[in-house]
Amino acid sequence: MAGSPRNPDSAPKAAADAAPSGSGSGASAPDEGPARGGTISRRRLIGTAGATGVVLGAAGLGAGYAVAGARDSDGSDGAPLTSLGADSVSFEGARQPGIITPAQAHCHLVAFDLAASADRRAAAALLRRWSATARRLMAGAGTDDSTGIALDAGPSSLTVTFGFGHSFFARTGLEGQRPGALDPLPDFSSDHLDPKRSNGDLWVQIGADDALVAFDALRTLQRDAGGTARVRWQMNGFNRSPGATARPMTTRNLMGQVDGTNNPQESDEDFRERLFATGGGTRRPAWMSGGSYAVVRRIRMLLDDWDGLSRPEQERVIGRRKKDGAPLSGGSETTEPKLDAVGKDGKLLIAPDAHARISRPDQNGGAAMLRRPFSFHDGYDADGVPDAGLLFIAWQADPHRGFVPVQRKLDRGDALSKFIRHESSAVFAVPRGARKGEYVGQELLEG
Ligand SMILES: C=CC1=C(C)c2cc3[nH]c(cc4nc(cc5[nH]c(cc1n2)c(C)c5CCC(=O)O)C(CCC(=O)O)=C4C)c(C)c3C=C
Ligand SMILES: [Fe+2]
Repeated sequence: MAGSPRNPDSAPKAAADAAPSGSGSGASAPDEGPARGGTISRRRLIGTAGATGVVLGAAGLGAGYAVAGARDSDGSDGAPLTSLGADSVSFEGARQPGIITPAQAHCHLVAFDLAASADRRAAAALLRRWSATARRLMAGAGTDDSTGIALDAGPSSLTVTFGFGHSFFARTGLEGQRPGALDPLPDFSSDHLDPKRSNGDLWVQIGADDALVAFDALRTLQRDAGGTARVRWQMNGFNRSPGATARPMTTRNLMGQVDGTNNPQESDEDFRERLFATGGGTRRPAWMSGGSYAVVRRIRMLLDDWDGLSRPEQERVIGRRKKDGAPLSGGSETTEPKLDAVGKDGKLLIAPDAHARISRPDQNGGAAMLRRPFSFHDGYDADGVPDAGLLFIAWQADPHRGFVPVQRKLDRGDALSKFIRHESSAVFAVPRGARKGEYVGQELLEG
């Protein structure tokens, strides 16, 4: 395989930056990583589409990607890989992959419940198996054994992320190690939650730029679960494919909005403090030090109602322009919104209930989170209404200081709330990344 793996989530910055993978990534910006959503996608696509443009122009490859060279896990000649296929992310590192790694084109989110007979020892064995599988597949070494589903595809930036839900701790006799940050979220008036699609003992987030690679990981990890754990719920999501746009910008959601502009950036002074937990006391057990908490909400978009609005009405709901994500107070996508600016009619240009106004950290006592969502579309209801929306995944050091205050505020008066419905909810403790020879959660399960 060409190049060495990268994990901007996990390695010390300099080391991670110094290790792009695949020939395509070799062209990517050295500081690719946890930047604001827009910057993530732009940088990511510099590493794929950007390089592709050059290759396409030079070689006219129909597939649109440079051929990175042959790879095969047994050392024999394998099928040549494009830069997109050859890109890989390291499983090991300070952070688990899939938190600040650029969001891929495909995802599977799957929650498992432990079998009644499974104890702490069985859970530890499962995490050991899962970590070994994730390590192997993320390195691209699993394609010609196991399922064969992803044969020839390469790692395609596969990431696998593991988390523990509130119920895991009682089931394994580890209540004393349960972080306070996993305390159940409060009820919100706009909740329409389906308990069967909420919560879960264990969570696996799989992301890849190839759908077969993502499914291969899902199927292999589910087989690994054996009799120890059963799937509780599963959701599939997607984002724009890298390389699909000539001038890549922040991804769009299914309402057509540019979504992810004002995410925390790694260069922010308080980035680590906002995203990653520290150990200390019962609310913050040491095993979660360096980890993060994922709030996962399946949010249905009421697209027929949304489509009934005019473009200016839609823009008023968010407070940003649909075309380019610029704030309604002017400028471009990355211009700081002028919250006090008024129009000729004396009204605020960014409405008092605009989503992008009231979700801001400065409107919520500093509460912030890194949003790394995927879109979903699960067909149509019997009445022809699309079952589509956002798999909202927000990362923070403590959901009760990140997601909760913001959602409370949105619940009270967000112009967007008429057009969305929260249908499922879960929170997972996602420990730090595994070190060499370690499995994820080892400190919890063997500590
Ligand atoms: C509780 C947290 C949030 C939920 C739930 C949520 C749902 C949601 N958001 C959009 C679309 C956009 N959100 C945008 C900004 C934004 N949203 C949140 C939080 C939640 N969103 C935050 C913290 C922010 C950033 C605020 C800031 O600091 O400026 C935007 C604007 C562009 C951007 O910054 O990303 C859009 C568009 C949808 C469609 C949705 C539910 C389906
Ligand atoms: Fe939002």
